[in-house]
Amino acid sequence: MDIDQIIETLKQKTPEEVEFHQAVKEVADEVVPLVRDHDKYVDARIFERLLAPDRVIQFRVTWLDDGGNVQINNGWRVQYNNALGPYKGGLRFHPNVRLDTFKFLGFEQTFKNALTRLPMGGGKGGSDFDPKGKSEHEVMRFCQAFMQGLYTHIGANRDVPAGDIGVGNREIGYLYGAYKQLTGQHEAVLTGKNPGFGGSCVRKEATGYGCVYFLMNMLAHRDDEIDGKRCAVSGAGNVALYTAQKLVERDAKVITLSDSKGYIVKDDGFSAEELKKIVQLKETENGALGDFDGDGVCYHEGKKPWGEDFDVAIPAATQNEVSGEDMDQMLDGSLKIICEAANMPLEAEARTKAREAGILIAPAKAANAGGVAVSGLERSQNAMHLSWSAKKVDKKLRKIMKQIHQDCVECAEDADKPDYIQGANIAGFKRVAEAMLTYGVI
Ligand SMILES: NC(=O)C1=CN([C@@H]2O[C@H](COP(=O)(O)OP(=O)(O)OC[C@H]3O[C@@H](n4cnc5c(N)ncnc54)[C@H](OP(=O)(O)O)[C@@H]3O)[C@@H](O)[C@H]2O)C=CC1
Ligand SMILES: O=C(O)CCC(=O)C(=O)O
Repeated sequence: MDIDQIIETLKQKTPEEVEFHQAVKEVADEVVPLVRDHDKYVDARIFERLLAPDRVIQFRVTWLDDGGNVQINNGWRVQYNNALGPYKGGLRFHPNVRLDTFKFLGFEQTFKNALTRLPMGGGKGGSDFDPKGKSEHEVMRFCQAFMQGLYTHIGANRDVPAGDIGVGNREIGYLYGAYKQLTGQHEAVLTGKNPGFGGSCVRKEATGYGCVYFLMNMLAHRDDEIDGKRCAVSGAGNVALYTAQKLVERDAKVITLSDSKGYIVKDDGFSAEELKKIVQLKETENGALGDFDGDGVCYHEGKKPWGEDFDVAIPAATQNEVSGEDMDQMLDGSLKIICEAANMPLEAEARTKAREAGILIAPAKAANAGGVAVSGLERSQNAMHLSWSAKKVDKKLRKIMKQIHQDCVECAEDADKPDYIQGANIAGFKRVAEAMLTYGVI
């Protein structure tokens, strides 16, 4: 089984799916050597089977804008693999998405969900709809039309979507309302719901908090701590903001945040009070970081934060946001750790450079698994018709992130100085592969 051959075949079959090829290569590099050593995986062609999703659903979304004009978007749901449980993963609304985007995200999600040890398969979906600049009514009508196309394919024990870029609490509310209207059922068909009607406490904060818990576990493994570390965070959405909030709570210094228009920097770190204002600006006022005014805060329009000086880089915006050139800049500074809060945030060249330079990397499928883990806990609460306190959910989240860290350590070659990319991929793959073997050839 030859990795180059696998990638070459994929490229020939789907030349345009460059992000999917990138995600497959990253996993193949770690997992194929293990597969070669196990006849049971080779004979059952487990890795090859994982190179295609179980199912791709594509649908047209037709809706009326405020001017009464007919608007048309594409909708997708990639049901990637359900060996471990119902398909589970977010929905993304962003103008740049393509089927490729959801294939790479669904593939990654399958191994990430396996790492949580909760019964969840992997899936991802969304639309090329751009929520920016749309009125509240337009977003609502779009979500209703999107659910019209999706509802027959999902269900509490079949496929349970959640949020991702461009899909937050507001969109989940409209999507859930539409599902309920179409089916007459209140069921755990979406997570990230409002805690008032079945959502879990701490789901909104979970991805960011989970990243910081994973980072703290990595540091503790090296007798180090988060206190005083200078952290550059990119993004200013759900993941970035709650990562920043938890970092400040743990006495780290958050020196940057960014959005699609530029970045802000404060050399001695944002205070908890300033972060609260930024959360208000981004979450409720729909503002841009350029509008934030704070003592000692500088704004750099159209730029990324990676040229600043920091110990820890936490890319939390989107895929491939860190290029090879960005990595050169980071390596010229004091960079020691990268914690991938976004999915696949490093270009392949950037990741290679960081690994060669000996930078400690927390891969996304481990570091950002806290969000989907609390989604799993939301499913449990819904199944029991119960609602747990924020304290209880947070405690469970910390325990899950610690377990994921431990599993990565145990699956890496060197447990003292673990390569977390290797550990996470092997731990996730083994769990999915073992389940697939027990089902036979299907
Ligand atoms: N939400 C979740 O629970 C989880 C999310 N993730 C991943 O985390 C990442 C962020 O998701 P989330 O925080 O939910 O999304 P949000 O939509 O809440 O925030 C995304 C942020 O990134 C910025 N951004 C988006 N695209 C670009 C781009 N091309 N260039 C520069 N900045 C960009 C946005 O800028 P602007 O504010 O200007 O729009 C925004 O600040 C994604 O990779 C997602 O897949 C992973 C696990 C769980
Ligand atoms: O909570 C979920 O189901 C999905 C989270 C997600 O999309 C992700 O982990 O990338």
